[in-house]
Amino acid sequence: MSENQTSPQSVEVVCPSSCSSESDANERPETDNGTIYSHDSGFEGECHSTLPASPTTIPRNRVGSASRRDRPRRQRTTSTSQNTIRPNEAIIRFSNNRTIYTAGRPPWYNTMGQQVEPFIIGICGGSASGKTTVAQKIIESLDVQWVTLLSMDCFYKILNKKQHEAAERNEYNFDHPDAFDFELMLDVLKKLKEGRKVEVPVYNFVTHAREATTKTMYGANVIIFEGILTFHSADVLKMLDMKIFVDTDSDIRLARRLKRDITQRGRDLDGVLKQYSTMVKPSYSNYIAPTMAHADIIVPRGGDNKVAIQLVVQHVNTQLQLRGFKLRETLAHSETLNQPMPETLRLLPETPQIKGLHTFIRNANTSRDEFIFYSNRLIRLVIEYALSLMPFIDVKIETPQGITYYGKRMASNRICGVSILRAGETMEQAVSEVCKNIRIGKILIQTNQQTGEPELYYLRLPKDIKDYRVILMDATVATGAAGIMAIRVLLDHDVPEENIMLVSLLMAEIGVHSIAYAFPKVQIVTSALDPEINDKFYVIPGIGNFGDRYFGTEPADYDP
Ligand SMILES: Nc1ncnc2c1ncn2[C@@H]1O[C@H](COP(=O)(O)OP(=O)(O)O)[C@@H](O)[C@H]1O
Ligand SMILES: Nc1ccn([C@@H]2O[C@H](COP(=O)(O)O)[C@@H](O)[C@H]2O)c(=O)n1
Repeated sequence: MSENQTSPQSVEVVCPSSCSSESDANERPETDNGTIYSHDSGFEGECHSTLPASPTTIPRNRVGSASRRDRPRRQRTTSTSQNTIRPNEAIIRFSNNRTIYTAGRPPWYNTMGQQVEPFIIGICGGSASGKTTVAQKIIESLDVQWVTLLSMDCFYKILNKKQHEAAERNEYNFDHPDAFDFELMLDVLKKLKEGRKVEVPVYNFVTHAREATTKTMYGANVIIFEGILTFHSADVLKMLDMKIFVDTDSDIRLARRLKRDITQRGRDLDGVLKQYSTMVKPSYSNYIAPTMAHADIIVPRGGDNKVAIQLVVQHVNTQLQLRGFKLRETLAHSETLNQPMPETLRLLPETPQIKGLHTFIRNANTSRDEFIFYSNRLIRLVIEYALSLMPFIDVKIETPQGITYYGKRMASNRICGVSILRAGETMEQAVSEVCKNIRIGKILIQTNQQTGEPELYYLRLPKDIKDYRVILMDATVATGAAGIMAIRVLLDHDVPEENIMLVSLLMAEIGVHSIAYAFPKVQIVTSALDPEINDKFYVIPGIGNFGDRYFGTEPADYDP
């Protein structure tokens, strides 16, 4: 990553009918979330946002970090080969191949590269008590950018014909625990807790059925799980870090439910009243109210209770701090002086030719044309060197003279390239030239100008990437924060650590240590190693901002 690439310090999550690959963008419901997979091109694209997985009632532009909008935003344009991203203008937008851009995801792992478990808040309460409203208010007040809201509605069981007919007559009990698929619920929660991607059913209250498409979600820094029976299962209870019960007067709940179910859930007055008196009310008394005993905090009056919500927010912020989400700062100040370089580092031998190329590109007076020319030469050499480190096998061939020649062939041609945008993109051509038909993925990571943390903005990876050796490309590595994030993404996509090779023109020693410490099996390949980084996270002596010099763009005034 270009070290001074910046991202907006706050982004409003706008998820226009998007985030899916299976149907046309314009047909999507407003409540998409999470990670999306493109099935049309053999690539996966990901969308990171903070919106709920079920079609609940959260206005799409009110969720997430919208409250942190007090500082002026800087305009910054990042060019990729496919589109132009102005992250502080359009948060999510489709390119013609349905790749998605969205608000940046901050680190979900610690300096050791290990995933930090999300903090899971369970919100329970009667129907229309204000669970979703409370969840929304917590999200708005939290000082974290990556919050996912999951509704228990997603786990309503699929009805058979008889049950469906009963539901149509308002005679199917949607408030009984048997109406929910607890097994699936637990599986989804477990995966989210592990930070894994997961497919979540989308529920339609009008048809009493799951939609044909699912939503893909990722674990986040905070996950809020809300529903009428979130405290029912002992296994689910164990997964909740904080349990909130929203306790709202039953008359108010009925009044709200009447209004909501008639306007939004396709029901009529008689139907709502019948369902309420025969099933909703008894189930509340039998199954929901008794679980109040599990709550850490009971919130009377729901979303109106500002004091309770502030207390919750304070507690969650403290817990998140303890879990350690401040990555780049920690990496930049880690003690690595005089430590031997890791065995996984492979430095291109410093021949006069290599030194000569470095002299050109490090020289501040080198023109842009020359900078590109000499960088490309160096990139080509470093890529060839990286390939020479791949496993080879012995082969026997016959020359045109009919003589046997004992040679070598790369053990597998399952190699793909992944560039860390935007500077890593400069290395794509070289890898394509030396590996015929190689598939290239892209990861856009930018620095948040307020927090200094790397954020994941865009992702497009070959679909079966787990079966490939991956050449991960970035022009320079300073603290290693972007590299660690990209490697974490690859691991999350099941690429074995030993199959990843991070290739760069120039690395700072501290960045190499950080990466090797977090991921000791990742091979690290570079053409030069510099001793320091400065307080703006530039490599010293370095080559300046590689992306700006290569692409001819103005330096951004990132102030860490
Ligand atoms: N404090 C409140 N005052 C007025 N209406 C509210 C309040 N809280 C929620 N509502 C409305 O009541 C309905 C149910 O609220 P919601 O938060 O979705 O409850 P739940 O998630 O518990 O079903 C929604 O239409 C919502 O707009
Ligand atoms: N097909 C369905 C499914 C569920 N319900 C009712 O929804 C309520 C739970 O949702 P809340 O947003 O109110 O928590 C629950 O009380 C079910 O009766 C439904 O009416 N139809």
